[in-house]
Amino acid sequence: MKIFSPATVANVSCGFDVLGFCLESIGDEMVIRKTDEKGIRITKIEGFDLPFEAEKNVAGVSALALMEAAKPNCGFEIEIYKNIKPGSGVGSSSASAVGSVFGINELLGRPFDKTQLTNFAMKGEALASQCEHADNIAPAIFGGFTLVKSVTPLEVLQLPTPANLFAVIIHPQIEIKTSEARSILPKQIDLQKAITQWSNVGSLVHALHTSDYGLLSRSLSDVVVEPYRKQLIPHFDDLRESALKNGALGCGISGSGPSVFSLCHGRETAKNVARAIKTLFSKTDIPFEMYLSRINTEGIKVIG
Ligand SMILES: Nc1ncnc2c1ncn2[C@@H]1O[C@H](COP(=O)(O)OP(=O)(O)O)[C@@H](O)[C@H]1O
Ligand SMILES: N[C@@H](CCOP(=O)(O)O)C(=O)O
Repeated sequence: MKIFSPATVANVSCGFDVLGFCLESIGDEMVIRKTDEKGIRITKIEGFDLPFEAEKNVAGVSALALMEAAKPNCGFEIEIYKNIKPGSGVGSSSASAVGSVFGINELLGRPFDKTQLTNFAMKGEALASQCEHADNIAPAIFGGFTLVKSVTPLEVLQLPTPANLFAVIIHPQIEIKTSEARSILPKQIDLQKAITQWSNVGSLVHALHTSDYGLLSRSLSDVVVEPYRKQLIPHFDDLRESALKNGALGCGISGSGPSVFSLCHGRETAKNVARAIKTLFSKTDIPFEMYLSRINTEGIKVIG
């Protein structure tokens, strides 16, 4: 069985560790097969150099978590065709973690629901980021925008996706490991900043429910995490200014970076934003890649 496992944008500015959305035009492919031999074997990895041992690859760790619960009378082999660069900030590790559990669940006749799959995939994600967070996994599994209400017990809310939303992603070719980008964050935050942040999360959720693009734009701001992490991302303030000047609803760090996302209403606006950002970044000496993607409301899917 062949799977498309999508890239995702976690945090969505104000929702550190809770909000995320799913992308349509970037993702990994994975092939999963049943085997007579029990256990999980990763037999092929193309695209990037990643460990083949199941216990060291997020796809293997999440699959083993599912196997422990399902105790099937067979094993599985996994091929990973990676398009999402590890450490890029668009959920590379979570695409693998989600792909293996989704594929195995399909082959077993779907014994588990989406929330249970999210739980298994979180075990894999924890290997990469050294903490259990589901803000990439949930949108990859559920599609569209998601909010992780709590991790223990796990509760995921699927939020509505207003029409005609596009994301422009710029990926400066430097690697920022999620675990490192987490280690620079403060353990406590100022009350005034907390008030601003939870007001933004609440209004962003309301904007998604009411397709209020103006409110969505005014809510896409992060006063808690971005001030620390933006120092790791070259030209972040210029990028943001250029995206907003060219009509983006908002612009922020994608996941833990270094990718930066701009959320746009309409493909034409997204193209303008992409053009402006490209012109700006071309003047630097940092290589980069860019993507323009519709928000993917379907999530992970079988493609063959
Ligand atoms: N199947 C996999 N896909 C991506 N990264 C993996 C995988 N298995 C293990 N890893 C490790 O996870 C880390 C990348 O994860 P992370 O820092 O969270 O990046 P991203 O933001 O792209 O998910 C790297 O150290 C990588 O070696
Ligand atoms: N909430 C996490 C999200 C990490 O996303 P990734 O795509 O960089 O793995 C965080 O911000 O640490």
